[in-house]
Amino acid sequence: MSEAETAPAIGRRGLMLVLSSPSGAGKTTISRALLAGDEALSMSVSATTRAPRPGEVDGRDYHFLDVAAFHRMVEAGEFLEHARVFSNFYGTPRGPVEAVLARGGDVLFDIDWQGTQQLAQNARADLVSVFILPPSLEELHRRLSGRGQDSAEVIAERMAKAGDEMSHWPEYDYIVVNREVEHSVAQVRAILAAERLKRARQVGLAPFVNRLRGLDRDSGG
Ligand SMILES: Nc1nc2c(ncn2[C@@H]2O[C@H](COP(=O)(O)OP(=O)(O)O)[C@@H](O)[C@H]2O)c(=O)[nH]1
Ligand SMILES: Nc1ncnc2c1ncn2[C@@H]1O[C@H](COP(=O)(O)OP(=O)(O)O)[C@@H](O)[C@H]1O
Repeated sequence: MSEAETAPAIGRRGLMLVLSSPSGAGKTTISRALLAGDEALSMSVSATTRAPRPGEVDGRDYHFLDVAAFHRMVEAGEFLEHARVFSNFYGTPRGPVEAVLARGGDVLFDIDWQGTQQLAQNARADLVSVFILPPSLEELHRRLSGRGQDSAEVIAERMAKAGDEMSHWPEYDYIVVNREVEHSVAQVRAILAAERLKRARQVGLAPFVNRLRGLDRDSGG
């Protein structure tokens, strides 16, 4: 093996990558693609009081809870953030996120603007936020209908809320217009790659550079 392969990795501080968008713009699709090719990235599985959609699996897509169980978790301080969205409650369980960050991994969140604001208040330095816009309202409606998992009434409610949701775009670090999935995924991967290289996140740089400069040879002597 070459030295490049055996050299110890430079220690890195994990980051929190948030994707938000109006419903149907493509967060779930982009998240799945990101996770598939990236072992350092873990999805935060939210808790929700909304009913599972066909094909959704408890513990994988969401932790599906009744309202009483959700409020017990709120009272016990078990959420990193929580909010009411479309007349249901959603929240991010704290434990799994803290465990991934503690070992230097990155966490991906599919949460709304309210949750993003709460994360920004508590951990701005670790947060990287991306807002996904649809190419047009007509296309957003096509995607919500084409997903084939919501009633006409639910789709109408989500279309009605899309404008409000989109008004929060200026609060995000990056904006991606999701025209072609592969292109959007590549753009978010580029964001993640650059954010991982930020000097402040590479906490192992000082000892690494000291070794390069030969400054560690006399240490401990
Ligand atoms: N604040 C917050 N929002 C969440 C959480 N989980 C999901 N959401 C948001 O709730 C909204 C509805 O999600 P969902 O019911 O899965 O519908 P979808 O976005 O159309 O797939 C979306 O804007 C999600 O980003 C969470 O844990 N916290
Ligand atoms: N760039 C795209 N072009 C066409 N269809 C898309 C694109 N991105 C997502 N979709 C489709 O649109 C629907 C909604 O996407 P989804 O990822 O569930 O959105 P969200 O999680 O933001 O609600 C899905 O059927 C998905 O396959």
